[in-house]
Amino acid sequence: MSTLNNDKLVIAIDGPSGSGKSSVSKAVARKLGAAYLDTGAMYRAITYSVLADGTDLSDANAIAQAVRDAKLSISLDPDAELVQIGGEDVTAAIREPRISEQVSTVATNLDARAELVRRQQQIIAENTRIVAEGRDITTVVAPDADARILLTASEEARLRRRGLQLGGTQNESQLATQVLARDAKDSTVVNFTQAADGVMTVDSSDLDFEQTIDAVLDAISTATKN
Ligand SMILES: Nc1ncnc2c1ncn2[C@@H]1O[C@H](COP(=O)(O)OP(=O)(O)OP(=O)(O)O)[C@@H](O)[C@H]1O
Ligand SMILES: Nc1ccn([C@H]2C[C@H](O)[C@@H](COP(=O)(O)O)O2)c(=O)n1
Repeated sequence: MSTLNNDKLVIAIDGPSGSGKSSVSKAVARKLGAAYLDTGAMYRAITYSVLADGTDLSDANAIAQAVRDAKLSISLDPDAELVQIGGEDVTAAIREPRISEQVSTVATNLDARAELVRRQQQIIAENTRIVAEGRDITTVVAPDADARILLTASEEARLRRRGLQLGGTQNESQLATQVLARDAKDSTVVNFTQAADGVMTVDSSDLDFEQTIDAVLDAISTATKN
C-alpha cells in the first residue's frame, strides 16, 4: 500500500510518556496529509470533566458512567488542536500537571477504556488517512493498522524533554511523578514498553526531533511496501 495516494491508511503509534508520540505523530500526519488522533487527549478530557464535576475518583462505576455520558469532541487537524467536553474548550486545561497527576485513574478503569476504545475505533473507521497515537493503538485500538510503531526513548531523555516542554516549572520529583509514576500505573492495564509481534520500534533517545520524524517515516515506508 502506498503512503502517497488516497487509499485507506492507518498508522498506529504507541509509547511511554515523553517519548515524543504526540509531537512526532502530528508532524508525520502533516507529511502524509493524514488526520491526527491524540487518544491521550480523550483520557485527559474525561479526567478534567470528572474533577470539575466533583465525581468521586474512587468510584469506578461513576467514572465509567461519566465516560459513557461524555459529549467529547476532538479535532483531527494536526495544525489545529481543539478538545471540547460538554461544549467547553479544554484544549489548554487538559495539559496542566494536575490532570497528568490524576489521569491514570481514568486510564486504569477498564469500563472507561472500553468506551474510549470504541469511540477511537469509530473515528479511525470514519477517516481515510489517519495517524493515531497513544498506549494501546498498536495492540487494541488498531491492531490491523498498515504500520504499527512503538516510539521509545530512555527515561533520562523523556524526563529532560518534559522538563523543557513545561518551561522548567516542575522540579525533579514532580517530573518523575508525571512521567515515570504515571507510566508505572498505566502499565498495569496496557503494555507500551515492549513491542508486540509485528510492531516496529523506533528509539529516539539519541535522535533529535527531525531525525525522529524521518525514522518514523522510514518505518512507515518499510511497513507499507508491497
Ligand atoms: N527526538 C526528540 N528530540 C528532542 N525532543 C523531542 C523529541 N521528540 C519529542 N521531543 C519533544 O519532547 C517533548 C515531549 O514530546 P511529546 O509531548 O510529543 O511526548 P508524548 O510521548 O506525547 O508524551 P505524553 O504521552 O506524556 O503526552 C516535546 O516538547 C517534544 O517537542
Ligand atoms: N491510548 C491511550 C492513550 C492514553 N492513555 C492514558 C495514559 C496517560 O497517562 C493518559 C494521557 O495520555 P498522554 O496525553 O500523556 O499521551 O492517558 C491510555 O491509557 N491509552
